[in-house]
Amino acid sequence: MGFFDRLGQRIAVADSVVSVGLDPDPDRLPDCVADAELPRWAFNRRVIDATHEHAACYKPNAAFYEDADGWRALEETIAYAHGKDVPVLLDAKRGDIGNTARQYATALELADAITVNPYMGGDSLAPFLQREDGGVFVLCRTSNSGGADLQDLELASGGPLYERVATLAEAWNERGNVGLVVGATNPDELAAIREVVPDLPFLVPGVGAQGGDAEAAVEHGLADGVGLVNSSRGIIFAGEDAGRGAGTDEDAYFGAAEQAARRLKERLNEHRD
Ligand SMILES: O=C(O)c1cc(=O)[nH]c(=O)n1[C@@H]1O[C@H](COP(=O)(O)O)[C@@H](O)[C@H]1O
Repeated sequence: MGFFDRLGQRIAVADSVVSVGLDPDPDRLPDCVADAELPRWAFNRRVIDATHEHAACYKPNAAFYEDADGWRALEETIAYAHGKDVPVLLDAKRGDIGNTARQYATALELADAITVNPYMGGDSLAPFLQREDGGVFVLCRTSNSGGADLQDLELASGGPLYERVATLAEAWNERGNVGLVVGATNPDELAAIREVVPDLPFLVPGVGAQGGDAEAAVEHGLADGVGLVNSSRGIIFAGEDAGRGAGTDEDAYFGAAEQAARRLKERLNEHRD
């Protein structure tokens, strides 16, 4: 079964389009995981225990795992999420010449889907696109302010570059495994891109800590009910208000993550059909 069919099933079971971002910044981990052999894995395990009921997907960002222990923490995290029947989208933003991309694409043996950067063109993405079972989310209009520097450039052929990326992504979708990344901080662009590609599911990051538009994320992010709205820090670090010093109340800390995930799910569900 293809990734988007599996994701659709998970969305139905969890009644949720929430992607929980697993970005375990070492400087923000609570004391209760500090002595674990792999603190990031210990943290993620508790986050998954607290939030899986509300999660359509987990999205670990590779940047938080790129060191000696990081890959082990990531593997444990992915296996644990799978044990809860939740798919995993590895946010790695890959894209390189074919020979290198073939190696990057092996990540799809571990995770269910990946984010890729289209800057190097179609052949750099081919090794990902060929993996029928794996989802491939192509960066289209990112949530950061600098995203406009290149992505908004008007092409001589007409329309902004991000629309061209959307059109290309549709052409790359021969196996039904392509989605787009469009930030919730750009609601107008979200609407415009949805017009260009009515059938591609979006990953919409930028709600929560970046203050994006949750309603627009749902209204334009879903294709036939399938798509993801991601929050990372707004969920996993919601417990910081509970204090994370020596006396951290672990239940309160991870209970806050559960509440944040549930609240986001409920808020998004108000706008789902
Ligand atoms: O590809 C992404 O997921 C992504 C694209 C984008 O345009 N903006 C964006 O914030 N992201 C990622 O989504 C997550 C957002 O995290 P929070 O701002 O903490 O919710 C981070 O892992 C970002 O790297």
